[in-house]
Amino acid sequence: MTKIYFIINPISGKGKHEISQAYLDTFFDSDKYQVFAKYSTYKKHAIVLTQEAITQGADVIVACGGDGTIHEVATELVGKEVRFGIVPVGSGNGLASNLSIPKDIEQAIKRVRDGKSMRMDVGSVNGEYFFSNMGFGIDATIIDNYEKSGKRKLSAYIKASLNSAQNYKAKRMRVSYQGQVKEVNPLLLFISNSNEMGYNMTLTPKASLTDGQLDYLMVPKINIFKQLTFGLYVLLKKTDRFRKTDYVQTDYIKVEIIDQSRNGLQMDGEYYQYDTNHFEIKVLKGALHVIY
Ligand SMILES: Nc1ncnc2c1ncn2[C@@H]1O[C@H](COP(=O)(O)OP(=O)(O)OP(=O)(O)O)[C@@H](O)[C@H]1O
Repeated sequence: MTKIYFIINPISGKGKHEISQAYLDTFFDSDKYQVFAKYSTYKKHAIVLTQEAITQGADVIVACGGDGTIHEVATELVGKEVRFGIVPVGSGNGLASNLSIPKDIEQAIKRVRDGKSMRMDVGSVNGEYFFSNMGFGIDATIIDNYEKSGKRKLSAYIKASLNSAQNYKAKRMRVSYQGQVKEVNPLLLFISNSNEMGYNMTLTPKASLTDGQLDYLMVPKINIFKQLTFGLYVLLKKTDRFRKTDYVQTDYIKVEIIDQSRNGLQMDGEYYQYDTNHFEIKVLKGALHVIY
């Protein structure tokens, strides 16, 4: 008997989905599967629900939500045998796209039932995990402003982006990788495990979930016209060709933020504050057993 737990975020993707126990039961033969539907009722609740499912002997735990829910569930499964599934009902769903998991709910549930599994890499920042990407630059500022707006609409996201572009203050950073040390003043310092950010956008088209590497992309603070040019390179998925970019694939990066004691960063699209200026970013090769 295979025990499958679905951890469902009822509000993700504007709460339009209706994944219920009865609906899930229609996909699984009760002779072979025991299926449980669990709903998150507050932020980070998916972490607790995942821990409970592990204790109850889950074989498969499925995150039904966006990148935030995926982050919470997958964090508890790093280094474990329990397989991790995704039913992408969020707005962006970068990781699910990278894994070619269908956006259609019915198809995605069938994928959980019939799909293959593999071991994907996981990123780590000072011991905390990320699965898609993390960043110290304007992406983190945008997410901070967006979260502060308290609204979960595209218009709020656009407003946060414009606001961040106008007021963004680059911080000086000392970055070390592959025996090099560089001092940078980045607009963007983006480190990615996945080749998709969601909405079919990518800053790191060459990133792979199984290569044992992280893709590091640094764009220095540039004027607004060059930022627009960079935007064009993003649309063409050729960011590594933008002349001012530093791009490298590596398994370890150290970032020291100069003259700042409290620092924010984004991990898988959520903003976090830290009381440190030293960050060690590394890859944990094959640490998550994922269904795709
Ligand atoms: N019942 C709930 N009420 C409020 N927040 C919740 C609830 N359940 C989960 N959350 C939180 O909602 C946040 C967003 O979830 P998620 O990322 O799954 O959806 P999304 O934002 O629509 O998708 P995406 O991240 O792909 O844009 C997460 O931080 C999660 O902890």
